[in-house]
Amino acid sequence: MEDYKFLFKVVLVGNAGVGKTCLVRRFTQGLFPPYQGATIGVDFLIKTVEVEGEKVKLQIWDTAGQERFRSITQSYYRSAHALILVYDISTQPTFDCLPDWLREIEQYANPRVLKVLVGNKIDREDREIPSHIGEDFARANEMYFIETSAKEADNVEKLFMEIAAQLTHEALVSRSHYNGISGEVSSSVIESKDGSESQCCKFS
Ligand SMILES: Nc1nc2c(ncn2[C@@H]2O[C@H](COP(=O)(O)OP(=O)(O)OP(=O)(O)O)[C@@H](O)[C@H]2O)c(=O)[nH]1
Repeated sequence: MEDYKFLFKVVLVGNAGVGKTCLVRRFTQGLFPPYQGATIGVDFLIKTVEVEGEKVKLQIWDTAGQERFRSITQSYYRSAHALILVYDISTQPTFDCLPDWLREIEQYANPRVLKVLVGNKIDREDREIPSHIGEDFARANEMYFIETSAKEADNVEKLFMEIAAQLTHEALVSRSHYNGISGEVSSSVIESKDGSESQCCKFS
């Protein structure tokens, strides 16, 4: 039997080219890959981390940003424990599309899914979206917010580790819903969260 306490599914979404694949590769493999073309459909990578002394397995799903794959990627939303919505801080249209992505999330994801807004490519000097605009958008939509650079490995570890910590915390708090046989946390853990709890704050 595999040695881990919790398994969490984390799904990345956002426009084509914002850096979803690079964020996942940076975190799981510690590298910034040469451009390998757009993601086709959905890919996943796994990384086991340690949180509060427990082994936590993150199954990270990297979806294709291109419109033509939308029907495939939608089917991955429902089982997600966390959704990472990525835009590129140097490309305004990727930010302007966020409301469309949120509508998709609302339609297909678990209502209690942990949502994180990520402004990627902060190493670039041609920034178009100031940090506070991203942060305001996240706050208004009850999401966590963090800015990253997959290229420079800035905040990437922090992004995934904060998600792992938050989900582990929720799972431990909701222990009665924990399925101890498979070691997997069912999505009911997310549903059972106290509805009054605010999901909105900055990873700091
Ligand atoms: N400067 C900079 N470029 C980045 C960063 N992250 C990704 N890129 C570049 O952005 C381009 C797209 O990156 P991908 O990771 O393939 O983007 P994606 O969101 O997975 O795209 P799709 O698979 O089409 O949805 C590549 O040329 C990357 O090298 C970053 O943090 N900084």
